[in-house]
Amino acid sequence: MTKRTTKKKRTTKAKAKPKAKLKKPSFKLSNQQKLIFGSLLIIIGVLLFISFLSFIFTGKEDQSALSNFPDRSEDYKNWASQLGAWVSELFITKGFGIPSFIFSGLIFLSGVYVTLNLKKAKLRKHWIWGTLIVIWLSILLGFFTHKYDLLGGTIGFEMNHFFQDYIGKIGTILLLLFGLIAYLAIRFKVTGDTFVGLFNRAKKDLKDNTASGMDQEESSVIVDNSLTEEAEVIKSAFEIPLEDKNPTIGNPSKPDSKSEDLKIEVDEKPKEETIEEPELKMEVETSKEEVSETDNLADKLVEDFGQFDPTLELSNYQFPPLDLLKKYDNEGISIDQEELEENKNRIVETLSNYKIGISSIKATIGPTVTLYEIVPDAGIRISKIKNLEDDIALSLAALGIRIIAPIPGKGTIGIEVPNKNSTIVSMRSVIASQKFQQSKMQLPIAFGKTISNETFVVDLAKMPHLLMAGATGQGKSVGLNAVLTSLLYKKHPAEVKFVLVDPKKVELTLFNKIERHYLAKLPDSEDAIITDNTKVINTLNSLCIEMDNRYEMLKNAFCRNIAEYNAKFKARKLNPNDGHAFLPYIVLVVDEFADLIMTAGKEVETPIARLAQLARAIGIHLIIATQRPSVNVITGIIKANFPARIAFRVTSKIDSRTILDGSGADQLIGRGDMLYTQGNDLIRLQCAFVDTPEVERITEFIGAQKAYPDAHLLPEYVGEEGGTNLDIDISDRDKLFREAAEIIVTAQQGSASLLQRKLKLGYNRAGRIIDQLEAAGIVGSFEGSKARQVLVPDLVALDQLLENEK
Ligand SMILES: Nc1ncnc2c1ncn2[C@@H]1O[C@H](COP(=O)(O)OP(=O)(O)OP(=O)(O)O)[C@@H](O)[C@H]1O
Repeated sequence: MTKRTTKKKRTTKAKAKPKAKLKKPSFKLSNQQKLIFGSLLIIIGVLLFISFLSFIFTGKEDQSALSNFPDRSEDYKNWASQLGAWVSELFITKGFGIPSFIFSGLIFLSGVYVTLNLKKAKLRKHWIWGTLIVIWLSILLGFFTHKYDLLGGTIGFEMNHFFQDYIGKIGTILLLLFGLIAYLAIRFKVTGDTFVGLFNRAKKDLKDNTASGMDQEESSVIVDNSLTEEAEVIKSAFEIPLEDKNPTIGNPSKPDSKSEDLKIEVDEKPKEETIEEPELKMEVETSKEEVSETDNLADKLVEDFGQFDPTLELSNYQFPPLDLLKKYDNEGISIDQEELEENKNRIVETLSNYKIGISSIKATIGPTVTLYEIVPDAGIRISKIKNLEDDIALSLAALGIRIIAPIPGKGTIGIEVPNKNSTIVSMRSVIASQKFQQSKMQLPIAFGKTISNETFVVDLAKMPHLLMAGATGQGKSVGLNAVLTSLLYKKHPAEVKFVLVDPKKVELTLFNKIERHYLAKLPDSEDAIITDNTKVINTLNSLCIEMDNRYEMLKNAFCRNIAEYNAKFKARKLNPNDGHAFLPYIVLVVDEFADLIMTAGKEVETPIARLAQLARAIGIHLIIATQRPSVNVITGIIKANFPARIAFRVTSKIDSRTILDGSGADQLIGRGDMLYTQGNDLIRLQCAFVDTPEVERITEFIGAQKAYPDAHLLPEYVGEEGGTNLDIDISDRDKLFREAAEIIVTAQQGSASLLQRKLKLGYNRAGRIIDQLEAAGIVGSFEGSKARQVLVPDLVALDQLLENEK
C-alpha cells in the first residue's frame, strides 16, 4: 500500500518536473536594454539623493506648497522642485527619516549592477541588508524624533514608541543592541571568541607595556595596533553598510564563506608574497635566437612583397552569399506539449509495468527527435531498461526508439523518441550559425544539428577521413552535398581541391561547373568528375604519388604537417625554385564505394588504405560513402583507417554493427537522421538539408567567376592496363621495361618479386613486366615455384637484343 503511494507520488513528481522546466518564463534584457534601464536607475538614485539632501534645508519652507500639491503655480525650494519635495516628504517625514538616504544609494547601486551586468545575488543581498539597516537606524533615531523630527521619520518614531509601550525604553535599547549583535554575527561572522580574544589581547598588551616600562603614549599606540583587526570588523560594519567589503583587506573571519571570490583571492595571496620577496628575485637572461640566412632573406622578402598570398591569382573571388540557400518556413522547433506529456506518461507507465521506478525525467527537444532523460530509482539495473527497448517502442507506437543506457558522462538513461512532426534543418541555418562562421578550423564542416538543437561543426582535417554509410534514400547524397557546401562557403579555391568519384554518374555532376575553381584531375583526363571505375584506380595511385611528393617537400622544409608547411611558405621561407609550392588541401569524395570495391577489389582497397594511413599530415582527406555497409565492402583494413563514421538509417542490426561497431543505425528514422562517431561516443544528428537547386545556384555562382586556366592537375600515373597484352607491340611495353630487364639480367634471376622490390612496383605491374620480358625472349617461361630462367647472359647482350628489335 505504502509502496503504491510512493510510486504514485513519484509519478506525479515526474509529471510535474518537465512541465515546470518547459514553461519557465525567462526575462532577459539585451545589453542595450540593460544600459537604458540601468542608467535610468542611476539617474533616479542621484535625483533622490539631491531631493533628500535639499529637503533637509528646504523641507519646512515647502510644507505649505506641498499641502497644495496639484497646483503647478506653487513655488518649491527643493532642488528637485515639486516632485523632489513630494518624494522627500514621503520618504523622510512620513517614512524612515534620514536613513532614507540609504534607499537612494541602493537605487543608484542597482543601476550600476544592471548596466555592468554584475551578479544579481549580490545586489539582492545589498537590498535586504540595506532595508534592515534603514529600519534599525530609523527606530534608533526615533528616540530623538520629537526634537529633530526629520531624524527617524514617522515610521521610525511610531515603531520606537510601539516598542517603548510594550517593553519600555531600556527594553527598546536592548532590542536594538540585540539587532546590532545579530547583524555583526550574521554579516561579519563575529563570534563570542572575537570579543574574548579582543579583550585578552588588549589586557596582555597593556600588561607587557607596563612591565617594560614604556611610557603611556607608546603603550596606547601599541594597544591600538593590536586591536585593529577585530576593531575594524566592527568599525567597518557601520562605515560601509551598503557595500560588500573586499575580503582580502580584512581578517579571515570577516569574509562570507559562501563567496567564491574568497577562494580565488586566498589562492592569490602567496603569489604576491613571492614576487615581493627581494631575495628570491632572479634575473633571467634570455639568449637571442640567431637569425639564419634564410630567415633574413625571408624577412626581407616579406618586408618587400608582404606574405605570400595563395589567393592572389583569384583575388577578386567572391564567396557564395547566404541568399543562394533556401529558407524554410518550418525551421523553428515547435513544442507540442500534448505529445510530450503523452510520451512521458507512456514511458513512465511502461517502466512501472516492469517495476522500474523513475525519480526524475527531463525532455530535450531536437529537430527530429526528443530525448527523454530519466533517472531510475536506486538499485535498478541498467541492462533491465536496455532490454525493454522493444516494449517501450511498442507502447509509444513510434518508428525508431533508441535507448542510451547510460548516457556517457551523465548519470542518466536516455530514451530518444522521434517527434511526430519533424523540423527541417536547413543548410542556410547551419552555415549562418556563429559556430560555423567564426570557426578557425582547417576544413570546417557543418553537418547539421544535435539533439539539443545546436549546430554541429567538425574539422575534416582532424577526423581525418570519413566513412558514410546508410541504406538507399536515407540522405547520403544530401550529406555529401552538405560537406561540399560547407567547404565551398569557407574555403577559397586556392585552399582546397576536390577529387570527385561518382560511379552513379548523376549525383555529383553539378560540381562540373566549378571544375576550374575547385576540382583536381589527372592530366590526360577530360572530365574532372570520375565516373569510370578504371580511371578511379589511376586517380587513387596518382594521389599516392602526390602524397609521396608532398612528404618529400615536407621533409625538405623540415615541417611535420601541411599547416606548418603552408605557414612557412607564406612567410616566404621556402623557395619555389627548390620545388616548393603552396599546398591546397585535397578532399577525395567517393559516392558509392561498394561499386568500386566489387569491380576493382584490392586494386582500389590498397591505395585507399595507404592514403588513409598516411595522408592525414599532408592534407589529403578521404570521404567514402556506401549504401551497402557489408563486411566485404567496409573491410577490416578500411574500417581500421576510418575512425570517423556516419551512419544513416540501415535496415539491419548487422549493417549497423559493420559501420558503427554497435547497434543504433537500424533505429534511425531516415531523411537525414544520422549517428556520428569519431571513435568513442555516438552523437545523434539531424543532417542539414541542401537541395539540388541550391547546389546548382552555388556552383553557378562560383562557375560564373574568373577561374584558373585548368583544374588542379594531379601527378601523372602510368597505368598498368597499358601493357597487358602478351604479344606486345614494342611501343606498348611498360615504361620501366628496360630498367626491369637490366635488373633481371644483372641479378640473373627472373622473378617478379625482385622487380617489385627494386622498382617499388605493385604485384600486378611487376607480373606484367615479367610477361613482357618473356615475350621479348629475355626470361624463360613460367616454371611453377622456381624462378624463371634468364636467357640473356649480360648487359651487353641485352643491349644488342633490344637494338635488334628496332
Ligand atoms: N537532411 C535531410 N533533411 C530532410 N530530408 C532529407 C534529408 N536528407 C535526405 N532527405 C530526403 O531523402 C531523400 C533521399 O536522400 P538522398 O538522395 O540523399 O539519399 P541517398 O542515401 O543518397 O540515396 P541513394 O543512395 O539512393 O542515392 C531526399 O530527396 C530528401 O527528400
